[in-house]
Amino acid sequence: MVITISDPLDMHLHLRDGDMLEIVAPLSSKTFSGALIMPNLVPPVTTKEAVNEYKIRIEKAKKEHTFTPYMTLFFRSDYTKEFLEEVKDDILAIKLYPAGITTNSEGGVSGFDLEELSSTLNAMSDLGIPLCVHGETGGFVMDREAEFIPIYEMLAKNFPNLKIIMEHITTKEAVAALDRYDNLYATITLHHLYITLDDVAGGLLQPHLFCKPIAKRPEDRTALLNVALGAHPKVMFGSDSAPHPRNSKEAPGCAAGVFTAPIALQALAQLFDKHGALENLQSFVSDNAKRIYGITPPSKEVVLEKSEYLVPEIYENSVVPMFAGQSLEWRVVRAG
Ligand SMILES: NC(=O)N[C@@H](CC(=O)O)C(=O)O
Ligand SMILES: [Zn+2]
Ligand SMILES: [Zn+2]
Repeated sequence: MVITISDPLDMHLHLRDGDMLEIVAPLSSKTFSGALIMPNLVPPVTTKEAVNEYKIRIEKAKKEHTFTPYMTLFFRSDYTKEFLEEVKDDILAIKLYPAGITTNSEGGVSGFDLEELSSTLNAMSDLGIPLCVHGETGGFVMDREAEFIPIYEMLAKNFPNLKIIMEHITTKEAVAALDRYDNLYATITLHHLYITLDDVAGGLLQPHLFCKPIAKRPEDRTALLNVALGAHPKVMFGSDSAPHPRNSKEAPGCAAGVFTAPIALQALAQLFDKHGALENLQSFVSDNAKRIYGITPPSKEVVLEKSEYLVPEIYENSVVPMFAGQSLEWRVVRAG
């Protein structure tokens, strides 16, 4: 059995910088047509110059493959409308992080005070710049996303013309919120469609499956599967592929992030096939994102075949992927 996916898009991707960028950029650019690049570098990407210089480094690192890096800025509540007008054409979205909630988010926002956020959010709304959000409170780790839903609702109500993307959703509560507000959208990762907390911590601890938000309960995963496999028009694939060097993962104080970029399409094909939903993969991994963001990525056809693919144990002796050393049922036979 063979399927062809046109213009696969990854709408939430960490490419990092320096040596790690050199390792991971070609792994995404080989099979994806484009990706939304997260701005949580050290220091975060907060200026027009930083966006454009980072974009040039990505263009170099992606090698010969056709691939569009859609850039983002790290949200700051003091961005002025003049600044946003200047930077608007260089970015596709702005990413908001609550301060300290995840990797490299220390410079994020420390409260959701409407007064404080409204001038930047109104300017984004006027200029048509979407807002991507890592939606977690500082509460108990399993409850952080569900507790954040009222903040999503407050934002959706107060800024009805602002497109708000709930990034890497993990709960049934977030899935339910999608249909209550026209301007709420979501990305879903590969790993949250596959795993629950049991896979992370139910047996021997699996550091390579540890990420923020933490994987939740079976009923949460079922809710995510329903909208992803069902091609819900407001959900997009966003891998949240978040590489960390092996020694930062296999360590006390394990860094949060699952590295999935090189195996994402193969594992998605396996999942959609298993659930008899292969015909909906195109919407989830490309068409919905094109429509929601209004983008036309470079054309790329990726042919996948149902035959065994052995996932590498490690890339460049540095970064360990999800399913390392295991077999997947689908492989990429051609991309270009
Ligand atoms: N998802 C993660 O666990 N980590 C991401 C940050 C993020 O997307 O929250 C990272 O940059 O490592
Ligand atoms: Zn995040
Ligand atoms: Zn992320």
